[in-house]
Formats: sequence, C-alpha cells, structure tokens
Amino acid sequence: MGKRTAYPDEASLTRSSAVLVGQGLRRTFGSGATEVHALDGVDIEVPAGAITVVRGPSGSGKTTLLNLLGGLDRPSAGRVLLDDGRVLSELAEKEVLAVRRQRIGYVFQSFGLVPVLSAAENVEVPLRLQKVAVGERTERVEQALAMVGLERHAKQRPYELSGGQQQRVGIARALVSRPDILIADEPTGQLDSETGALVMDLLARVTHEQQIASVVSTHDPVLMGRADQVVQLQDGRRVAPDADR
Ligand SMILES: Nc1ncnc2c1ncn2[C@@H]1O[C@H](COP(=O)(O)OP(=O)(O)OP(=O)(O)O)[C@@H](O)[C@H]1O
Repeated sequence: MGKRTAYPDEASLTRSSAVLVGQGLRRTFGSGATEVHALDGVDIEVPAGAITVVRGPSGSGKTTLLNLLGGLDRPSAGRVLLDDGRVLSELAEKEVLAVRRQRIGYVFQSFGLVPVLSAAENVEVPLRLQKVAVGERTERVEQALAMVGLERHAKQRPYELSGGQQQRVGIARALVSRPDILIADEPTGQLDSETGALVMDLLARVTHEQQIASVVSTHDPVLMGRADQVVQLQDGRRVAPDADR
C-alpha cells in the first residue's frame, strides 16, 4: 500500500460514512482570455449504498466533477478524500491507478466496449489487468453477466446487442472487479427513456445490494426518482436542486 496522507478531517469523514469527499473543488481549463472555470468551489460527500445524482445543464461541470471524484483528473484547487484517510487528488499517479483498479468502476455514456470482443471478453478486461487467475476470471465474469441479466448473451459482440444490453455489459464490466465506488457519466444518455429507466433501476439495485457509493450524472429529470441524493450544478457551482423531482 502507498503512504497514507493524513488530513485533519479524517474522524468526521468516518463518522459521516462518506466513501469519497470533495472539498472546495475547482478546475480551470486554459488561461488568460480563454480561461474556463469548469468547477468553481464544489463540496460533495458520496455515501455508501446510495446513488448520488449529479445534474445540471450542458456545460455546468458534471463530467469535470465526476472525473475528479474518479481519479481521472486532478483539481486546480481543493481535494478529493478517500475513507481510508488518503487524499486521492494528491496521490502519485501509480497510486491513483491502483485505487482506480481496486476500488472504482466506470460506466460511460457511449458504453466504451471493445467491438471485436464478446460481451464476456469485454467484462473480463479489468480482471486481466488485475492479473486474476483464469478460473476465477471465468466465474466472476459469469456472475457479473448474470447480475445484469445477460448470461445468455455472453458470446455476442456489442454490435449484436441493443443499446440497453450494451450498457448492461458496461455495468457488468464496471462491477466485475467488485468496486466500492461507481462513477457513471450520463449512462443513459444514448438510450431511449424506457431503456434508460431500466438501466437506472439496475444501477440503483446493485448500488443498494452491494453498498456501493455511486455517482451518476444526468440531465434527465425523469431519472431523479432513483436518486438518494441530488447534487445540482450551475456554471460550475453547487446550487439548490430543482423542485421537479
Ligand atoms: N479539457 C477541457 N478544456 C477546456 N474546457 C473544458 C475542458 N473540459 C471541460 N471544459 C469546459 O468546462 C465546462 C464544463 O464542462 P463539463 O464537460 O464538465 O460539463 P457537463 O455538465 O458535463 O456538460 P454536458 O452535459 O454537455 O456533458 C464547459 O464550459 C466545458 O467547455
């Protein structure tokens, strides 16, 4: 394990049962006349066993926030704390990579599946990266596909699956490494509303059953019903959630 970076609020983080905490998160892109404040001082606590929905109009900073919480980008100011006492946003790149592989699953709007691989092979990718032995890999891939109801589609390639099925493969791939944090950026953005609602139901079920700390971005108000917590962004700042839940 890497070195622990102590921070003064460790006790309060444990008490609040938050798995991830963002404090005063700022992210600036560019400089001078082209400077953009994508995030401008956002605080967020992400608890286990709950879906935190990040919503806001296009350009409000949702993707930027999810990238910071998921260790895919670093803040210009502020920090991201983990419940083990480490500061994710200040770890060395190698340690961030280890946290990402061991603790975080990612689901993408465009599914991110490898077209030449079958559903099962796509789900297997993270386990190969973790060098999990072949026997265990097969078992865990089967379990993950069963969890999303796709056990009969293991051999099919992405182009042979519907959009909703492809996203379920994406969710199985995110969960196969048994993460305790799930980052899903507009996971229903390419799905029709009925399929999107089913995918959100699936995310809610696994989040609650497996006590995962899930962060899901969307600008679809219909999906708010699945949120345990809503974080509303406007121009890179956190504002009171809209009343249309
Ligand atoms: N790499 C980058 N370089 C420059 N500007 C960026 C970069 N990434 C994001 N931005 C800007 O930061 C702001 C927030 O972008 P972000 O993608 O986080 O918003 P969003 O709420 O996810 O939008 P959408 O709903 O359209 O995906 C936007 O003004 C965007 O143009």
